[in-house]
Amino acid sequence: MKTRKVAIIGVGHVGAHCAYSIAVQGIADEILLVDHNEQKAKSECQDLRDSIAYCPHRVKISVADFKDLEDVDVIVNSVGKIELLIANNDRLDEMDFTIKAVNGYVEKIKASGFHGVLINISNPCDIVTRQLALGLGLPRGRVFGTGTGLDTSRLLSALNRQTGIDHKSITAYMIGEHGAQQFAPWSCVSFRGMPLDEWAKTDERFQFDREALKKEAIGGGWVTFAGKHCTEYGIATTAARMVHIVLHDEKQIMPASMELCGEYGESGLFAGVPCLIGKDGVEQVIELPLTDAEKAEFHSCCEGIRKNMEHLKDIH
Ligand SMILES: NC(=O)c1ccc[n+]([C@@H]2O[C@H](COP(=O)([O-])OP(=O)(O)OC[C@H]3O[C@@H](n4cnc5c(N)ncnc54)[C@H](O)[C@@H]3O)[C@@H](O)[C@H]2O)c1
Repeated sequence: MKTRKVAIIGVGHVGAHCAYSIAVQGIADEILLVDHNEQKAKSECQDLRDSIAYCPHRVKISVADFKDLEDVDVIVNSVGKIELLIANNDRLDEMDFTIKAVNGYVEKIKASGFHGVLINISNPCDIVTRQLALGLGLPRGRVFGTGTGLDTSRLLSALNRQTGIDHKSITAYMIGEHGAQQFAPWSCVSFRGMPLDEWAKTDERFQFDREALKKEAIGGGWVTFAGKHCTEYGIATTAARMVHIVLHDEKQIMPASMELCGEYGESGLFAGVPCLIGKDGVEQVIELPLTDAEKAEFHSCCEGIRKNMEHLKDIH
């Protein structure tokens, strides 16, 4: 029988929680932990192993190296140095570190013979995902990022608290950059087929301040960060869901950071958009029927990502 194998690169706050989330939900049979801080990897491995006896599913956890990645189905990339964000609360402050880190091991992943799906979390998410995709040279869609997946979860949570409707009965997305340059296309928000605009005509629960909810989705990460100097549960659950979708070939539509090749009139960058995800990673970018104003807003988000990408040429 085939074993479902997942590797986490970078087992800090985020990577360790991803491993835990994947383990307790029984998403994988084997989890490999890769980190240049050997003791950190060993310690997380021990702690995770200590939970298995009381988990509902069996899972094998081990410390591994880049050379062990050949038959891994999904890699989650979560390296970083989170304290770099404390001074300015700006994900770009981690860019020099994460791009250099990825440049330092992307060839090692390639050399291992890895041919699965890689999901990137490391920030700035859209730019690091592109760097990994370019470096690995796998077929399009095999490398994607969590992108606005987490921000969308925050929007769903805010919409749930505002309307009382369960998260899973709401269709809504944050799109654009996993950063300040993202927005919610309200014209595409619906509650199981009932558009938000229709509902808002008669029900005051749906007549809310849309700008305020958007800001909540964008700023929620910094609320979490303020008290613990990291974020863990939301991102770990987002990534674990994506791993589950890939391993079960679910063909679920979820926001992710994906390469745009003409979709939305954009190309040459990765951005958060709804994607159809299955065993081959992102199998299709879903083009939402945006209004003209929303299209313009999306282009301006992409311009922002492009501007941030200019710094890549200064990183050696
Ligand atoms: N995309 C999202 O929605 C989202 C959400 C939360 C955090 N993040 C990002 O995830 C990343 C990880 O966050 P964190 O809080 O776990 O950071 P952290 O500093 O706690 O952990 C980073 C880990 O990466 C390891 N590492 C660093 N360089 C490495 C290398 N070259 N090879 C192997 N391991 C290496 C470190 O030893 C450490 O264990 C950051 O970039 C953070 O900004 C993204």
